[in-house]
Amino acid sequence: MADSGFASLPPHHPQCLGCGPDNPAGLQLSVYRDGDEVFTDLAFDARHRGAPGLAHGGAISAACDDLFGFVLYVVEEIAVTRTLTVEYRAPVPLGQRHRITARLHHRDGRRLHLEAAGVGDDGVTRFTAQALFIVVDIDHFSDHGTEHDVHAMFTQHPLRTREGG
Ligand SMILES: CCCCCCCC/C=C\CCCCCCCC(=O)SCCNC(=O)CCNC(=O)[C@H](O)C(C)(C)COP(=O)(O)OP(=O)(O)OC[C@H]1O[C@@H](n2cnc3c(N)ncnc32)[C@H](O)[C@@H]1OP(=O)(O)O
Repeated sequence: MADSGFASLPPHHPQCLGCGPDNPAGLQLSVYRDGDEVFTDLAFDARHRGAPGLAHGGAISAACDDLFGFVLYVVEEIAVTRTLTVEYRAPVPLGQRHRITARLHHRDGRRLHLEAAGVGDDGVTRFTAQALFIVVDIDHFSDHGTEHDVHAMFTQHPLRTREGG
């Protein structure tokens, strides 16, 4: 559980691989906002095993990618991942809680340059990540997605329903 006093952010959608509470195969991240940063507290478990006892790099990458998708609540734009780089600085033991924090480094037109770090409860930074997200319109999802209700989902989404959004 994260510290109290931080704003809880809603999942991208209920079945999202990273944060959807209704996706049993997902990471089910709970994400909070702290000023211009977002964070999640996550202990990888046996479902995310790579080497014995250690988290799979793909699971770590997925967590970073999805957390970057929560910086969009801060930026108040819709964007998708164009590039994602993860630096695996040290093995991540299963069952050890890490706080992953992400923020916007800078914006350049449609390009959002994002950065993240995963720090264990023991204070060790075990991974960092950088991403380039490109701002898109809602049509991106209706043009490319296969879900018929994507437009309805999106118009009800907090990114879109916030006052003035
Ligand atoms: C289905 C249900 C949905 C429900 C929705 C509910 C609400 C959801 C809310 C919010 C979503 C958040 C969800 C977060 C989840 C985690 C994030 C993901 O997993 S996202 C999925 C993985 N990513 C993709 O699938 C992108 C696939 N790629 C594309 O679609 C295109 O490549 C796209 C849209 C990213 C860009 O394509 P272009 O044609 O619009 O733009 P171009 O011209 O290629 O690039 C734009 C600018 O960026 C520069 N650029 C491109 N690559 C660059 C690079 N590597 N370095 C520097 N600049 C680069 C270019 O030079 C250009 O710059 P210049 O505008 O001309 O100034």
